[in-house]
Amino acid sequence: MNALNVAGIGKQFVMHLRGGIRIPVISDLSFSVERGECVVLNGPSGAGKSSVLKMIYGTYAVETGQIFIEHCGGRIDIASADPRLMKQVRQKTIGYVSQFLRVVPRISAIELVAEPLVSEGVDAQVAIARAKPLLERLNVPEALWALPPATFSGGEQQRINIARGFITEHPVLLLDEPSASLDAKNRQVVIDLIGEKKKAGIAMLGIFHDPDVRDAVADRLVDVTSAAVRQIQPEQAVA
Ligand SMILES: Nc1ncnc2c1ncn2[C@@H]1O[C@H](COP(=O)(O)OP(=O)(O)OP(=O)(O)O)[C@@H](O)[C@H]1O
Repeated sequence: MNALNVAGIGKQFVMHLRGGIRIPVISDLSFSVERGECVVLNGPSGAGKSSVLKMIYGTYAVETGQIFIEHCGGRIDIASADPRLMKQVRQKTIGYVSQFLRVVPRISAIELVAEPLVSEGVDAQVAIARAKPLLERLNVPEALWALPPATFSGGEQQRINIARGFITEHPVLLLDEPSASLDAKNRQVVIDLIGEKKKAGIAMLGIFHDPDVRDAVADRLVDVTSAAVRQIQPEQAVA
């Protein structure tokens, strides 16, 4: 059975403060991701790749279609899941490495990395102990671990974000350009981490603009452009 099954999803944004202009983004997109594979979303800038990840993570509402995943032994449809169920899905089933780290004032880098495990119920000290080797692997200097990452460089913040995403064992992992601001050495660490997740049977769906990283990690490419709708239409008056 697929770990993730996207069935005919569609989305348009309605700009309520701009006269109701509609921005159609994705229409009738279908694909699935098996356990242990990394599927990469492809398509030009603005085609809707990040929007697809956000629909799967429940950040954006799904207008049409369904998104099926295995959650706590049952099959659920994310498109119709209520916010309480989605919170549980994010805790247990779907992990997400976003493009940018959401820094929390006064929370240290290592606590931020450990936090997804703590929210699953893992003891804080155990979670911190699991965070350390990841930070080491991602070449985050130990002197930074106890500091809040607000002042870190873009690449350092991204590596904290990657560690946060990879520390858990969520069966589905969404990756929104995890290697965008990394040097070659750390890009290779991300490629290795993705390889280890595959071996552990994790289903991954990602966006990678760097063709070398994409070629190294992708088992399959899904082109979202065939499903993208690019014209902008003014809202039609309702008679
Ligand atoms: N919250 C939002 N409100 C309005 N429009 C949005 C919103 N999020 C995305 N869009 C629009 O949807 C379209 C697709 O954006 P998206 O970020 O999904 O594309 P992408 O393929 O990931 O692009 P890139 O490769 O440049 O990151 C863009 O035209 C964008 O302006």
